[in-house]
Amino acid sequence: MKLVHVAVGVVARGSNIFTTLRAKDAHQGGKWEFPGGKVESGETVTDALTRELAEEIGIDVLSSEPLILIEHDYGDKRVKLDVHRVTQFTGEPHGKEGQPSKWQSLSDINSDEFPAANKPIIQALALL
Ligand SMILES: Nc1nc2c([nH]c(=O)n2[C@H]2C[C@H](O)[C@@H](COP(=O)(O)OP(=O)(O)OP(=O)(O)O)O2)c(=O)[nH]1
Ligand SMILES: [Mg+2]
Repeated sequence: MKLVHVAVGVVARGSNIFTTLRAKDAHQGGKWEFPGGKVESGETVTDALTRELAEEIGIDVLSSEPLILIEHDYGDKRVKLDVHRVTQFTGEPHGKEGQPSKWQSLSDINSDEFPAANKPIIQALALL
């Protein structure tokens, strides 16, 4: 099974993190996620992160730094999540594609509401 490379953005304001709800019919649908999407051919991860966050949540990423790289096998799909912390951005994050969104305080984030691959992301954030 091929590995899908995904750029994922952790957009934080203080200890609150911007999260969006995956569509019911999508892979891992109904789970909360950190916005992001597939890295397309010819793109760097940073390019993909900037493009996906503009498309999905309407912000312009000005700077970001790598947080964690995760490979996870869902059985029906293998993903490589290239997770970056967005340290500077312009615009107000919102569910630009109509997806529900919310700021979640790190201490309230429940890993069970996110895809299984996100567990190490949430652990890494708690250590920052
Ligand atoms: N964006 C995002 N994807 C995640 C997270 N955790 C996780 O396992 N994934 C998985 C779900 C999907 O299989 C894959 C990302 O796909 P995606 O649906 O966001 O990709 P995309 O935005 O390019 O969407 P599409 O146009 O192909 O529908 O990574 C997460 O926190 N954020
Ligand atoms: Mg996406």
